Amino acid sequence: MALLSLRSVSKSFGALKVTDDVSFDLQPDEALGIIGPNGAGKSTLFNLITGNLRPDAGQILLDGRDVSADSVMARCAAGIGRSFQIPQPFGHLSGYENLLVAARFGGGLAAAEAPEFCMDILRRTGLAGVADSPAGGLPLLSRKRLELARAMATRPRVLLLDEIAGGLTDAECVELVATIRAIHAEGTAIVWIEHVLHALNSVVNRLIVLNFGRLLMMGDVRTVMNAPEVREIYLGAEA
Ligand SMILES: Nc1ncnc2c1ncn2[C@@H]1O[C@H](COP(=O)(O)OP(=O)(O)OP(=O)(O)O)[C@@H](O)[C@H]1O
Repeated sequence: MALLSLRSVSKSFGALKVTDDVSFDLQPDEALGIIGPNGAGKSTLFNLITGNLRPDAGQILLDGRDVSADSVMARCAAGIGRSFQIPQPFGHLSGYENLLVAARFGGGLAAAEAPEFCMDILRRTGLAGVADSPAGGLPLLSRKRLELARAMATRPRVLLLDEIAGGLTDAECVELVATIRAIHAEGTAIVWIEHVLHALNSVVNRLIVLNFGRLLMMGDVRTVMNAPEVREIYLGAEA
């Protein structure tokens, strides 16, 4: 059974249909990429999956169960974790404390087990050295890593990553990609919205293209990247 399914999901803001009849399945071992031009409705799709927004029509299923009416917290507890496009740590708390909050309140970890669990995630995401530094003062790569770590601390079965590679140097991207690949290899399904295509395509097996809220195309990376309509959208970009 699919881990996550969207069934004919639609969402409008006033007259603007931002998500238009989108359906897809995500298998538990999958890494899926979502691409599309600015304003195509990619982040909105994440907000619908996490419960930050409610669909006007359609269903979101986790393990075949309709979670469309569940709260953000309930969906997080059920295994949907996400990172935000703009890192949103508690700036005055340290990296470690940020993870502790995510692990206790998002991941439901008991007080006794949370510290070791958080230290492990800090090590795996390359943040052990800055664990005690206030999150607000960290450089961009560390803030991106912390965004990933906070999502990991909620113990997701599916991890939604929103443009986590944006703004990083090539070398930083390579480091982040290695971390994301390791997280996927350890059994977490990934859905990754990304404009940095070389980073995205080195992790995902399948791509969805959104355009004006509609699912324009879905398929393996090579097929999608070579499709004329996709090349047209990305003309002048990285295609
Ligand atoms: N809360 C909202 N109220 C009204 N309009 C919104 C709201 N959220 C998003 N939109 C609009 O919906 C459209 C899709 O936005 P969304 O952020 O989902 O696009 P995106 O594909 O993630 O873009 P980007 O690649 O630039 O992040 C945009 O036109 C945006 O202005």
